[in-house]
Amino acid sequence: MLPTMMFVIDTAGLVLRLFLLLPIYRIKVNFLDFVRYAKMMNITRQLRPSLAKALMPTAMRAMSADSKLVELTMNEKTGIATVTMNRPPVNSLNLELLQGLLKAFEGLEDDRKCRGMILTSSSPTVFSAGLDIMEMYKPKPDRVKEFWTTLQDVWLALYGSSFPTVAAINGHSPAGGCLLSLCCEYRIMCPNYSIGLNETKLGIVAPKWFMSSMLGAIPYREAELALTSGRMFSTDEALKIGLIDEVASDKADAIAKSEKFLSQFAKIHPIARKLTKLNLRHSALEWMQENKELDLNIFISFVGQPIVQKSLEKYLEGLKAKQAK
Ligand SMILES: CCCCC/C=C\CCC/C=C/CC(=O)SCCNC(=O)CCNC(=O)[C@H](O)C(C)(C)COP(=O)(O)OP(=O)(O)OC[C@H]1O[C@@H](n2cnc3c(N)ncnc32)[C@H](O)[C@@H]1OP(=O)(O)O
Repeated sequence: MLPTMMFVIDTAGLVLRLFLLLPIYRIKVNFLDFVRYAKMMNITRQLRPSLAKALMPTAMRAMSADSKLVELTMNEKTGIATVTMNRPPVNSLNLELLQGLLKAFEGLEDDRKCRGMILTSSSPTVFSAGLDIMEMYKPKPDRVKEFWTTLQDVWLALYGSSFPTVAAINGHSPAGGCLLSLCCEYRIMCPNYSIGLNETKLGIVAPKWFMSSMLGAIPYREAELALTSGRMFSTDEALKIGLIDEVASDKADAIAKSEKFLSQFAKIHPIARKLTKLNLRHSALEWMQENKELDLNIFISFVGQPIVQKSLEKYLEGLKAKQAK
């Protein structure tokens, strides 16, 4: 009798607290939200055994991301998903890889069991080489539009994800690769690699939202110096300025450290955590939502400039020449 009464009182309290929060943040709450909340408040033990069992995850699950370019696994026990970029040799972000990432992030957003996400790479030496330069060099009009729009959507989905995110940076991470990691809330990097927004070195300009992502991690002065010079940082230098948060000895250690970081959120109210993150990121997210079209038009006209095409051509030649040596 007493446990039943306690359960009823707890439940009423929960519902009341949820409804007090709702008008402020205009959150839609349904039964599943309630179950998540209840689970977090550790009352699942008081629910019907069958429901409690259904809420208890069991094993590691490979989820369908419908793309070999992106592997998605879910640890059913912890609710931590791992998204692995798998586009050899360097995970350069072409349209298809971006589409795979978008699908994975959106799928996790809809997955009530997702408690956090680790973003990493299947390459032994490269996290991501950034945007695939071939998407911007002599671009086809329709494809380049879709390419940029998908990149914007990936940024919105990752930077604005409601679940906590960590980048396990197990290799070099220039430009767009660095951007992906900056969208995550925490960065753990393996030694002796490089990371940074090096766009000016290619004769191109990092868009405003690339810059605001960097400003979320390092102080303005450091960002100004890094962005204008297109500086790439070693793992140790990146740690010193706060571009990364931790160094891991290898990929397995980076994953273990990522899981440890994410596990702290088991004790934090998920709605409070999510709203705090989204409030902090609100102005950058809102800017993008309201300026997608403008940003696309700037990009299209920018990459269409002969001088930009020339810079990209030279940069590609440099990469090929390096390969030939
Ligand atoms: C006023 C407002 C203006 C607004 C403007 C709007 C938009 C413009 C800005 C657009 C933003 C762009 C951001 C980007 O991400 S640009 C891409 C920048 N990326 C890089 O600079 C990285 C280049 N790559 C490397 O440095 C190295 O490849 C590496 C990642 C360190 C790995 O080195 P390694 O393992 O030695 O591999 P290789 O160098 O031999 O490369 C293997 C293979 O891959 C090709 N490749 C490498 N990177 C890219 C890439 N980003 N895109 C396409 N292809 C790439 C390389 O050419 C080799 O190919 P081959 O095997 O065919 O020779």
